[in-house]
Amino acid sequence: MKRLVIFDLDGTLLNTIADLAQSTNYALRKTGFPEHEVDEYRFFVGNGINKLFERALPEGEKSEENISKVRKHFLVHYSEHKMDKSSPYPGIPELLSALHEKGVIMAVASNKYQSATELLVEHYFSGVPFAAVFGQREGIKTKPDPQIVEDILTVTKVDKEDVLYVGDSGIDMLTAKNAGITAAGVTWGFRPLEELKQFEPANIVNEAHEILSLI
Ligand SMILES: O=C(O)COP(=O)(O)O
Repeated sequence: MKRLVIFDLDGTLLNTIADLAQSTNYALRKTGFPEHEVDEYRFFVGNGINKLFERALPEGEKSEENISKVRKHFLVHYSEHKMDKSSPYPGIPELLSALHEKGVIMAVASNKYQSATELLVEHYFSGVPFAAVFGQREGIKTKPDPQIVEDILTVTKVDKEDVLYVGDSGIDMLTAKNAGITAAGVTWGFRPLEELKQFEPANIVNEAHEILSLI
C-alpha cells in the first residue's frame, strides 16, 4: 500500500508547454535569436529553465551570458503569462480528489523554479492539500538528483517502500531510481514512451485514473 504519491509538475499534472514556449520565444526574439515551434520545447523542458534556454539557443551561442540575457526576458514574460494556455491533463483533478479521499498523502517535485511551481499549483489545484510543493530551489541540485525526494520524505515521514513517484520523462524515472522508490511513467506528457522505457519504471500508465490501481 502506497501512502505517498509524488508528482512531477510540467508534463505530468499540468500541460505547460505552450506557455513555456511562448515566453521562451519572446525572450529569444528580444535577444535576437531564432524561435522554435511549440512541439520542439517538449525536449527542451525538464532540467530547469537555464537548461531550457541553453537548449533553445543556437549552436555556438549557448554562453552563460546569453543564457542569462534570455532568462531575464523570460522571467518578465512568464510571470505575466504562465497561465495563458496551461491546464491540468484530463482526469488529473479527479485523480487528486480520489487520492485525497483514500487518505493518500500527495506532493509535487518539479525542476521548475520554486516561485512559479508554487503559483501554478496554487492556481490550478487550490483545493488539493499537498503536503509539500518543491520546485527548483537555490543551492539544491535538480532532478535526477534524489535530494528533492529526500526532502519530501523528511516532511511527510513516509518510508521509501510506501512511495509512488509519477512523472513523464526519463529525468523523472531516473530521479525515482536514484531515490530508491517505485516509479510510474505517464505517456500523456512531453516525452515519448521509448524514453520512459529506457529507465525500466515498474509501471507505465496511459490515463490518470490508472494511478489509483497502483496504490
Ligand atoms: O521546468 C522544468 O524544466 C521541468 O519541470 P518538471 O520537473 O515539473 O517537469
